[in-house]
Amino acid sequence: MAQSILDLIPETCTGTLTITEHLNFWGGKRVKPLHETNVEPVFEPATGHVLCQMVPCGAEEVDEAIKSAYGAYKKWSKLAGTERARVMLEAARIIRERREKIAKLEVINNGKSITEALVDIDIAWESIEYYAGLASTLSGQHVQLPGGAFAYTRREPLGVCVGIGAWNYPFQIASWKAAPALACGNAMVFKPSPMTPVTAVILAEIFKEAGAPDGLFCVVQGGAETGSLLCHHPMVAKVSFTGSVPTGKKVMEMSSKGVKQVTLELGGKSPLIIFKDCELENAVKGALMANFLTQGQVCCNGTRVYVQREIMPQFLDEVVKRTKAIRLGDPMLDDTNMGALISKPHLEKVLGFVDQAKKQGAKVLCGGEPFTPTDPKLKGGYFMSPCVLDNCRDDMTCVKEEIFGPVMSVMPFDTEEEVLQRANNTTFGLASGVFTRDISRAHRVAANLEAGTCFINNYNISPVQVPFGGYKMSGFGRENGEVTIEYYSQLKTVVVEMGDVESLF
Ligand SMILES: NC(=O)C1=CN([C@@H]2O[C@H](COP(=O)(O)OP(=O)(O)OC[C@H]3O[C@@H](n4cnc5c(N)ncnc54)[C@H](O)[C@@H]3O)[C@@H](O)[C@H]2O)C=CC1
Ligand SMILES: NCCCC(=O)O
Repeated sequence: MAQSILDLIPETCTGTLTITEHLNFWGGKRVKPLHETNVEPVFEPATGHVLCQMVPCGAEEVDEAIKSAYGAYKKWSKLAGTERARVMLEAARIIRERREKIAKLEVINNGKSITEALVDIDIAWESIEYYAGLASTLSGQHVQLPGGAFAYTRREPLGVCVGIGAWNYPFQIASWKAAPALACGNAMVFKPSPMTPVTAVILAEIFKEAGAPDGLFCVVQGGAETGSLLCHHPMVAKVSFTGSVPTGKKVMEMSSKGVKQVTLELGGKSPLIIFKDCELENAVKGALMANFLTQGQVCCNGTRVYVQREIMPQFLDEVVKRTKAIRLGDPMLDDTNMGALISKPHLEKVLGFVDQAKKQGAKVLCGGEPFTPTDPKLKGGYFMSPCVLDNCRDDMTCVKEEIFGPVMSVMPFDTEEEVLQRANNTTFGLASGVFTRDISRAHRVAANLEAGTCFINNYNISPVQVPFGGYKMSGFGRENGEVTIEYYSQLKTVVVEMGDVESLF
């Protein structure tokens, strides 16, 4: 096998790593692009260095990848759950063994801190291990019918599933989609974001090394056009998409043409409600977790922070103190808390939201500025200081729109009824959070929030055992948890007659 990209990784963000290996994978190997058209440079966010070139796959390549996946599906779906589990557990073991190298590559491509990237890689192998455990539990029902007849159900795979990912959790998103898909006996063709093309191919190599049939997990590179080819392909049974609401709508529309199943994990603008009876230090820590992981580029972030008026001064003092203490810089260093945003245009967009918020009357309590680290290697990186906005109102753009950057908008509230009405007044519904010591209030608020997840007295933890997904325009279907088996399988009913046929004709 060709040298692994993992062997090339430096110890810090040097701005020197250049990847020239092919980033497509099907038929059990990396595949050279057929045409070098519409090539896009991929940047290392911490340095601005060109890391590699993303060469999009065209129709012929997409077709090859899907056919390769179909061939693997024919073999894989015939295996017993325990046999599939064995391969998946081996893949999880290899990821665990190489977690540091994979995490470093993720840092170089995504810009998040190594501490966070390590957690992401751990959640990725945990997901594969978790679904390996479920693979042998898939079963149906036996139903006794009159006259000795009976019926049973079989849980069967869908076929070739497509995964389309966003750039904020490149390896984790690929694993969250692959794990339940493969456990159910499907094959997957995955398209990472064109901005983070490098770690999905590592996952493909690992599945191959673990003993998966060639084609079981394929990677095609590309952007909107390649994604659209995947959604339209007649041999694709399902599309699982993670990304923005506008693209999610297009994916749903394209998939509907072939009546393909769809899972949509879309954006959010989630509320975090902090009552005056909370444990304040935990609420402040929760608010930081809700806003600043991965430089604020997290779909389920609690960016609308509602604080009960009586504790607003103490909350703001403490949240600003802790936000100013966040250490920005080389994301590869253990003591860095925050790295670089994904791209220069995205950084400018996020800074634009801060400017607009100021014009609309918000007060910047800290951050919201471009940041240049002292290390000369990082001068070209896309850093900004994490920002806390006070004096926000529900009608401001920073409170209504998903910023996808390190910007927390804080607003006061008086009563539970009022804050619930304001929290739910959005077209999104991905996540929500509440901090209070009153357990009745906590569960009442959780029940009344219109969101797929509600965190009580914490925020942004992602155990693979619990379902994750949205309400309203944040999407449908789920990732993680047992329920996701239903989104990657279908039920066949078998009806068995034990006597003579009583014909009406
Ligand atoms: N709910 C969730 O689990 C998550 C949601 N997101 C959301 O994703 C957004 C940020 O990610 P982006 O990558 O900028 O989103 P995006 O929607 O621009 O792109 C997502 C993916 O869709 C592909 N794509 C673009 N146009 C397409 C088309 N016409 N057909 C098929 N595929 C197409 C892209 O190449 C990429 O792989 C944010 O809104 C964020 O909230 C991000 C991570 C997780
Ligand atoms: N680990 C959190 C996943 C959320 C997201 O993909 O944005």
